[in-house]
Amino acid sequence: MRLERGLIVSCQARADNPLHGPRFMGAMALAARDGGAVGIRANGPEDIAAVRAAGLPVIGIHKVFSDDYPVYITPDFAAAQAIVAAGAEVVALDCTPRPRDGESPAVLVRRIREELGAEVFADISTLDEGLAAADWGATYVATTLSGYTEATRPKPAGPDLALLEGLARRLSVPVIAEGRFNTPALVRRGFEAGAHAVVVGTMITNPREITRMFIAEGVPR
Ligand SMILES: CC(=O)N[C@H](C=O)[C@@H](O)[C@H](O)[C@H](O)COP(=O)(O)O
Repeated sequence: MRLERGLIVSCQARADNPLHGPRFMGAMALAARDGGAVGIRANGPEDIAAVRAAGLPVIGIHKVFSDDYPVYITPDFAAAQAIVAAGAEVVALDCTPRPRDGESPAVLVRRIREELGAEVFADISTLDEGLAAADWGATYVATTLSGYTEATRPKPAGPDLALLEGLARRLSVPVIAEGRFNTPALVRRGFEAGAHAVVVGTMITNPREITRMFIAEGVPR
C-alpha cells in the first residue's frame, strides 16, 4: 500500500482556469508537500509528470469527457496506461456502473493491477458501488463521486460522512474520504468516521473557487 494515513491534496485546474498547466500544478504540489500532505492527486499525464517533483505518491486520473456517456474519470485502459507512463503509482478511476464506451470497471481494475502493476483507487458514489469495487480488487475505495451521480443527486453542501462510515464499517481495504471536505474540522470528522486518508481539492488548490465562495457570502464588489 503506497498511501500513508494523512491528507492528500488534489492539484487540478481545468483548461478555463488561469492556473491550468503543469507549471502551476507542480508548484501546488510542492506547496502541499511542504504543508504536510502525504500524497497528491493530479489529472492528466503532463500535470502528473510535474507533480512528481514533490516526491510524494501520486494518485493519477485522466479526465476524458464524452458527449455519449457520463463517465470521465479514467474511463478506459488507454487513459490509465498514459498516466502510469507519466509516473502515477496509483490510478483512480470511476467505478460506478454507469454506461461507458469500453471495458467494465471490473475488467479495468484487474488490468490496471495486473498489466500496469499500479494500485487502484476506486471513485464511487454509493455503498454498493464501493463493496463491488473492493470485490474486484481495488486497493482503495473513495467517496469521490457522491453527489455527482443520478443515484446521489442533488449534491449536498457537505461531504458524505454516512457513506464514508458505511464503507469503513464494511470494507477491509482502506477507505478514502473525498469530496467537499472543505474545512479542517470536516477533515477531522472524516478520520473519525474511519477514513485512512482524506483528499482535499478545491479549498486548498482552487483560489478562483475560494474567491467565489467569499464573494457569494455577500462581500461587496
Ligand atoms: C466529481 C469530480 O470530478 N471530482 C474531481 C476528482 O478528481 C475533482 O474535481 C475534485 O476537486 C476532487 O474530487 C476533490 O474534491 P473537492 O474539490 O470537493 O475537495
